[in-house]
Amino acid sequence: MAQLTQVSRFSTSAANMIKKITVIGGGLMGSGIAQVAATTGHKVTMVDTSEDILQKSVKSIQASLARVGKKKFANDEAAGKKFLEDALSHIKPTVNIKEAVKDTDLVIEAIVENMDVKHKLFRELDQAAPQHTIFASNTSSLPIGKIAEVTSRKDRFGGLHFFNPVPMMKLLEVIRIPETSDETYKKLLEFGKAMGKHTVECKDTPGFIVNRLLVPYMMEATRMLERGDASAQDIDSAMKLGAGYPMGPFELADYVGLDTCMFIIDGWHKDYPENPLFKPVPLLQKMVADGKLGRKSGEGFFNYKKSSM
Ligand SMILES: CCCCCCCC(=O)CC(=O)SCCNC(=O)CCNC(=O)[C@H](O)C(C)(C)COP(=O)(O)OP(=O)(O)OC[C@H]1O[C@@H](n2cnc3c(N)ncnc32)[C@H](O)[C@@H]1OP(=O)(O)O
Ligand SMILES: NC(=O)C1=CN([C@@H]2O[C@H](COP(=O)(O)OP(=O)(O)OC[C@H]3O[C@@H](n4cnc5c(N)ncnc54)[C@H](O)[C@@H]3O)[C@@H](O)[C@H]2O)C=CC1
Repeated sequence: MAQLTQVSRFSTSAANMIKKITVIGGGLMGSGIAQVAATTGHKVTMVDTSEDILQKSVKSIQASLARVGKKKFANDEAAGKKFLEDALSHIKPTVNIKEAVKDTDLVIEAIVENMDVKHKLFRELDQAAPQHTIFASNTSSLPIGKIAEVTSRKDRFGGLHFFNPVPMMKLLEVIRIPETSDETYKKLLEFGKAMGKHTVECKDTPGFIVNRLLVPYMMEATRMLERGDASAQDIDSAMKLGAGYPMGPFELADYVGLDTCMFIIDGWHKDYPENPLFKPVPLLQKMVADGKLGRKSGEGFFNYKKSSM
């Protein structure tokens, strides 16, 4: 613990700071990370698997920038427009991974929560990226040390765990594995601050800080619904009005994506079968199997299809 705090007291010289970043995955999280990096003066390349997906990512960044700009420049429409255009001009979308990492300082991976898929990607990145490039994963639940195993740069590897929606959530968990060098960790912490986030330091433990507490709570809420103790609506109202949460557990699960929630809990159960907090939840598995993934599919615990709103 002493080591974690000691590192954060040093600062990196301007010449050594992270300026160019590559975000892999332009989904919910990747597009948010790219957006915030661009508005905080970084040069960003955003990679996804198809031009169509990238177009959607850019659209969602535009919409979010417009919301931020409207608030930030409430009485100055021209300044709001300039803010949006400047930020967008700092983001280069591409499907070409090799090109995207050729001179980047930091790669942030934000693709699907699956170890095999992440391993395949990091093997490719390790070959393509220059020596100095630091790798980070935004995983919600997978061990950073295990993701890093397929690379030859564990000393330049760490976790940067952002929260959804990235433009609004102030926290960034910065995770180190035993092999992460002090230099790398220091750069990651400073990058987090340059992104305007409040950083907290954490070891590579399941769920880090937030998800280790949040996931069991959300799964317990789902078990409560499964038992028929209360409705989703009432459980959400109760936690908002009685515990001060901005969203109830089901509104939040729909927001995060039920597939992501299921990957997390099922993955932890596989790794820690004896822990009752990590027991899979049949209702969640059924909903995912039925294609009910939350907001992104139009239906989850609640319905988001236009006709029913
Ligand atoms: C079982 C597994 C589970 C764990 C899964 C793991 C996932 C992870 O690894 C970690 C996570 O991210 S966990 C999720 C963490 N996020 C939360 O808990 C969000 C909770 N919700 C909120 O904070 C607010 O509802 C929120 C800020 C979202 C929205 O606020 P409101 O509810 O008040 O709604 P609005 O009135 O629409 O928005 C308020 C202001 O925020 C602006 N805004 C919202 N979304 C935005 C976005 N995406 N981009 C830009 N601006 C945005 C919005 O403009 C509004 O501003 P004002 O108009 O000035 O009020
Ligand atoms: N959804 C959430 O609230 C949070 C998710 N996370 C983590 O962030 C990561 C991404 O999650 P989301 O953004 O929610 O997922 P998402 O499903 O919205 O986006 C993932 C994106 O990655 C792309 N992708 C998949 N394989 C790829 C590859 N090989 N190369 C390039 N792009 C690829 C997909 O096309 C998709 O656009 C996951 O590890 C998740 O656990 C972390 C914090 C919060």
